[in-house]
Amino acid sequence: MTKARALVVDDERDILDLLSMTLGRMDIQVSTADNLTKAKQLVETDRFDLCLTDMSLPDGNGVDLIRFIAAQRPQLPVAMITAHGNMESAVAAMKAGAFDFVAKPVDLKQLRLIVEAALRLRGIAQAAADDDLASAHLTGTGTTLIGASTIMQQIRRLILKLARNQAPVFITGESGTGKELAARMIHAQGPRSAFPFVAVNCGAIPQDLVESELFGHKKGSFTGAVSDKDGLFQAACGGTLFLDEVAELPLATQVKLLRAIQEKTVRPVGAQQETSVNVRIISASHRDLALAVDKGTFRQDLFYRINVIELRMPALREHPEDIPLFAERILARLAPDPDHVPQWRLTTAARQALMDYDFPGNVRELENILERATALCEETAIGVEDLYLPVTAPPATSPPDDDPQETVPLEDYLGEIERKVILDALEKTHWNRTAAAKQLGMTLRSLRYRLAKLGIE
Ligand SMILES: Nc1ncnc2c1ncn2[C@@H]1O[C@H](COP(=O)(O)OP(=O)(O)OP(=O)(O)O)[C@@H](O)[C@H]1O
Repeated sequence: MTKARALVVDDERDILDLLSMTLGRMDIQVSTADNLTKAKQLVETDRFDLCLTDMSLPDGNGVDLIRFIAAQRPQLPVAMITAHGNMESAVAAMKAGAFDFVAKPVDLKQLRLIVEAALRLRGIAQAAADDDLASAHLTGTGTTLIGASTIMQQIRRLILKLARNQAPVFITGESGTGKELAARMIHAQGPRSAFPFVAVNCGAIPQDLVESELFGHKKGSFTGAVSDKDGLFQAACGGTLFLDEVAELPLATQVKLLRAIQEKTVRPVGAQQETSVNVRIISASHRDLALAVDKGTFRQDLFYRINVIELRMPALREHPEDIPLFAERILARLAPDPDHVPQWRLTTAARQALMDYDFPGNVRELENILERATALCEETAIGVEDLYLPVTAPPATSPPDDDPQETVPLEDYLGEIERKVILDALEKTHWNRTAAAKQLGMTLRSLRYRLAKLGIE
C-alpha cells in the first residue's frame, strides 16, 4: 500500500508542528492548512486518507469542514480536535460525520490510536459493501442481519456508515429485533474489528458489582476482591463495548460511565489513578430512554452522550415480507446436515400464517416457533398446526415501562396462554389425552411433550 497521507488543519503553529511531527513518525505524509478555505481547496485537489481539524478556525469552524468533506469526499475520515471538556462540540462534530474526536491538550497516545483506526478504514468499505449484497440473500453467516426488505437494506447501509466513525450509537427496538446483532455488525465492519467486541447485559449484573464489572477493581477494595481485576472496559480495549439494557444501570454507575465516555478514562474501584481507555460504546435498550430521563431514573447528560446517533431496529411485523427468508434460513440452520437440502420446509398455509402473525417476540420468537415445530413435526413439511401460534395474539407493543409487576417475559406469557388452552381441552374431554390432543389438532406425542414442559400431571 502507498504511503498514507493526512491533512492537518489548525491555526496554531505549535499544534500544527506537533501533529505533523507525530504523524511523520508514523510514516504518514502530512499537508497542513491554517484556515478553512485552504483546507477545502486541498480536500478538492488532493487525495488524503485522514484529516485532523481544529474546531475554531479563523474563517469558519471545523464542523463546516466536516460537512464539506462528508459531501465531497465521504470516504475520508475526519477527527476533530476539541477544547478540553467541550463535549458539545465533540457531539456536534460526530453528528456532522466526524470519525472521532481528541481533546486538547492532545494526548499523543490517544491520537496515535485514532490515526491507526482511521487508516485501517482503507479497503474496509469495499469489503463491507460486497458483504451487504450477500446479506440480502441466504449466504449470511449468522453474524449478519439478513432481509431483503427496503427497511433491512436501509439498516445495513446505515450500519456500514456507523461502522466508519466512532460516535456512540444507541440502538432501540423491541426484544428480539436484532439489536445485539446490529452492534456486532457495526464492530465487525469498522476499524476496530481486529479488537474485542464485549457485550454485557447491564440488567443482569447485581447492583453492588456493576462498577467493579465495568471498570475493574484493586485487590482489597471490598470483601471478595482478592486480587486486582480488569473490568469490561479494559477487556474491550481497542474494540467495542456493547452495553445492552443500559437503562438498568444504577444512577451512581451512570455518573462513572459518563466520565468514561467524556474523558476516555476509568478509575477501577479502590484505585487512586485513572487509566485511559480506548473503547467505542454502543448501547441498547428496549425501554424508552427519554421516558426514563423524564422519570429521573436515567441521567439526561448521559442520555445525550450515548445517544449521539440512534439506530432503530424495526419490529418483525413492520417487514413481514422478510419472514419467508428468515424462516428458510432458520430451518436450514436447524437441518441435521446443513450441507444438503434443508430437511424442513413450510407449507404455503404455514408460511402465510407466519406472515399474518404479530410476533411480539420478533425474530427470536420466530426462531423458537420453528425450533419447536421441527422438534414436534412428524413430517418434513411443517404445517400451520405444527407452529402452535398463540390463539389470541399478545399486544403488539412492548410491555408498559412503569409498573414492573406488569412486565411479563414473553415465554411466560405464551406459556400461560398455552396452559389455559390445553387445560380447557383436557377438562372438556375428562382428561382423556388422546381426545384432548384430537380436539387441539395435535398428535398425542406433541401433547405429552407440552404437558411435560408445562409441568401438568
Ligand atoms: N435481521 C436479522 N437477520 C438474521 N438474524 C436475526 C435478525 N434479527 C434478529 N436475528 C436473530 O434473532 C435473535 C435475536 O437477536 P438479538 O439477540 O440481536 O436481539 P436483541 O434485540 O438484542 O434482543 P434482546 O433485546 O432481547 O436482547 C438472534 O438469534 C439473531 O441472530
